[in-house]
Amino acid sequence: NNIKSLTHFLFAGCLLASVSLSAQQTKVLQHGAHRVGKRTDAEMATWRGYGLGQFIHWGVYSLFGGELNGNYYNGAAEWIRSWKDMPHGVYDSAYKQFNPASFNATQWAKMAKQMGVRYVTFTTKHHDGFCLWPSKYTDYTIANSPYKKDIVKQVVDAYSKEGIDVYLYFSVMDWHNPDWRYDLKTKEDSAAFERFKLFTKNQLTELLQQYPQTKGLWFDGTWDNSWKKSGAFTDTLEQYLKTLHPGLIIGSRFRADEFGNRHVDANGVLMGDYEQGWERKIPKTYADVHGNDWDCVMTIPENGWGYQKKWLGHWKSTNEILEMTAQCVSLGGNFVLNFGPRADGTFRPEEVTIAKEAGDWMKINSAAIYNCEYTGWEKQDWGYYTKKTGENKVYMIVFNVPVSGSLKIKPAKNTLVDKAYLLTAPGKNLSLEKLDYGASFIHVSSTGYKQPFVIVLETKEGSEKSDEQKAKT
Ligand SMILES: C[C@@H]1O/C(=N\OC(=O)Nc2ccccc2)[C@@H](O)[C@H](O)[C@@H]1O
Repeated sequence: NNIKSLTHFLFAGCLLASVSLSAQQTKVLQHGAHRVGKRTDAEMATWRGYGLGQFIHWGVYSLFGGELNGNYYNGAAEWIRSWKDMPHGVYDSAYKQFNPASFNATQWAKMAKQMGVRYVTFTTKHHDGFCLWPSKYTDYTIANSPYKKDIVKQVVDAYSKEGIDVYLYFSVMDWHNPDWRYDLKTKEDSAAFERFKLFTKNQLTELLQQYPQTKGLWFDGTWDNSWKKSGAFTDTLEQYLKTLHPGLIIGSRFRADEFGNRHVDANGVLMGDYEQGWERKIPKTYADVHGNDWDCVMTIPENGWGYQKKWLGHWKSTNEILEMTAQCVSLGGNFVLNFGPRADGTFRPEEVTIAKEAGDWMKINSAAIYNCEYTGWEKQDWGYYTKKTGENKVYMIVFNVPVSGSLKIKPAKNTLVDKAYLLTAPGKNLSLEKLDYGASFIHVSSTGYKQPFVIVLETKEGSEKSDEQKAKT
């Protein structure tokens, strides 16, 4: 009997150990992700299909354009208040000069419409704390500038009127608010940060109540310890905002779990409706996106989001922007291009040109961008595949035609290509030369291309018959 009970005891112990071990992998979290995998509602399906978006960074920092007394700040222009050469008093009184005489939200929205963007993310308040809407919770707002009028409202109304969905950028970190803290080290820090958290909740409430057309909030400035130590608060606040505004879309830069993890919780599950870490970088492979929704936000120059008088280094051509857009959509994400208007409300000529040229291309080729997704087909050197959601159409967005003029395609398993044609010449089928292993060549001219072009592949279920199978039939 003793041996029998010892055996039972040992067996029970091993069982318990194995259960607790597996529990290590999936910690029970109070404030981690509340959903595994993508959202499946209509609002998120619309977001997933945008393809191309616009970011706009505009505020007091635009007055400086990265320059002070003839010296240029070597960081991002919207961070110029943090420059050692910038006296905080100089920056914090500059709003008294903010009076964008040429600002015309309708012109902005029409330029965006012509460019073919489907959503815009607009800075309501950046790290400097200046509010482009007349917030009731601080005096540091547009209402107390010479301009006085509500800029957020004009942008929301004008873009919504053009059929472009509006998302509001909001920086949690607020250098102007005396209760902001980078970390919570003392009781005084915690008392101040409690006031700051209420201030943040109040400002977000007024943004959603005053601009109900808003589809989502794009959070930033949430990387400091003070916020990382407020995981429970961020969870409660996110749930509150989504109750206040059902369907609201919030990315992974907002929350922290109870261990201070951001973007993904202690179990590696994304906290937020999409991954917001792709800033000025694009995933290399589909594996890098871990099955999440995501967007990439990108500057035209190498860095810098607010207006910069001098663009240092390389800035992207329209074809580079189009390639990044195709690359993002081909991996299941959206591409969001940033514009940094001058303090007077006008755009740099380079930005106007890119909007125009990209728009001209989108006018002809947007079928390969809007409502498209990852195909799972083996990537080829000539460019990127996208697939129309819910249809048997695959698009080849061709950037690099080889000297042979032979574009190789290798459809996913169990998929056959019925016919291929240029998006701009649907009536003229291109010849498909069958190769082995289910691959084919599409032969096109090897010269004369000035911009990317799109080939449509109409597909159907089925698999290539092997030669012997063909011989049998
Ligand atoms: C869109 C940009 O967002 C920012 N910062 O982004 C990040 O911190 N990005 C980041 C940080 C760590 C990992 C991945 C992305 C801001 O500071 C900047 O002024 C601009 O508004």
